[in-house]
Amino acid sequence: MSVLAPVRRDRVVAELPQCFRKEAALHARTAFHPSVTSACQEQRTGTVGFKISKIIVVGDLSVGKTCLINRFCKDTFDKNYKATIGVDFEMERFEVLGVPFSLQLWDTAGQERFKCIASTYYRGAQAIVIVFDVNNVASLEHTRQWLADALKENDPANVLLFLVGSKKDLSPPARYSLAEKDALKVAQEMRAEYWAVSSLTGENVREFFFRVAALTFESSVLAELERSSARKIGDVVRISSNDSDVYLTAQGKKPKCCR
Ligand SMILES: Nc1nc2c(ncn2[C@@H]2O[C@H](COP(=O)(O)OP(=O)(O)OP(=O)(O)O)[C@@H](O)[C@H]2O)c(=O)[nH]1
Repeated sequence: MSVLAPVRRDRVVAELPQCFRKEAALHARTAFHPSVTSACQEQRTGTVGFKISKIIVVGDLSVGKTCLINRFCKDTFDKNYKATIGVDFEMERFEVLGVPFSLQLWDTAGQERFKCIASTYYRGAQAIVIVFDVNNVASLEHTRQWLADALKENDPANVLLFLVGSKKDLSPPARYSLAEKDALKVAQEMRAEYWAVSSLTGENVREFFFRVAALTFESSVLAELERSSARKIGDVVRISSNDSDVYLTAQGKKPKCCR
């Protein structure tokens, strides 16, 4: 029997990390869903602690997908461009509200000639991260196509979307503000949560991945609670929730588990 090393203390999530922009957030709550908090306290999270959630990272070539993952997982930054051939992945272990939770971060190739191989790994994602370069308008326009391709392999009702603007360090504030306006529109249209990051300086990188981990964990626990209630009474039981705020998925609905 193999024993996993303890989760690093800097991967412990005790509170819900906040969104980057309220206008384009997956939900407006400032704390974890009350059903999730109590399920964790009472150790009713079922198999969530043993699962590995798949996160795919897609977007145009050279927008900075590999650098984003490397900054978070290895705290490194390479200024030389080396194209990803096909796919690559990194594992990250977290502890959320006392429950172990693992993310598998899939770095995919943006180059057209490798896209075909990469797309065979899109299936089964719990979250899709679509990256564009805030200094490159075309890369933002192309995010719609990246999303469409990734959704062909996934169930839009059960996947969380994040739109990430990269290379913020290269964009002077006035220019960045203009780029952000366009990006927020695209994020709202896609029903994605928007973030802007720099892998060179590390700005927002940790905050972003903590938010991804927290929201995927939350949706996994809610799904598990719904499944276990359904098992108990032989029918689908809705999780009672007093909050009317939105929790969007790619289909623009609350995930089945939160309705
Ligand atoms: N200044 C700056 N440069 C960055 C940043 N992120 C990435 N880069 C540079 O952009 C180039 C491409 O980065 P990658 O991470 O390899 O891009 P990619 O999206 O993985 O590219 P593909 O593998 O071809 O899809 C590299 O030269 C990086 O050093 C950033 O935040 N700031």
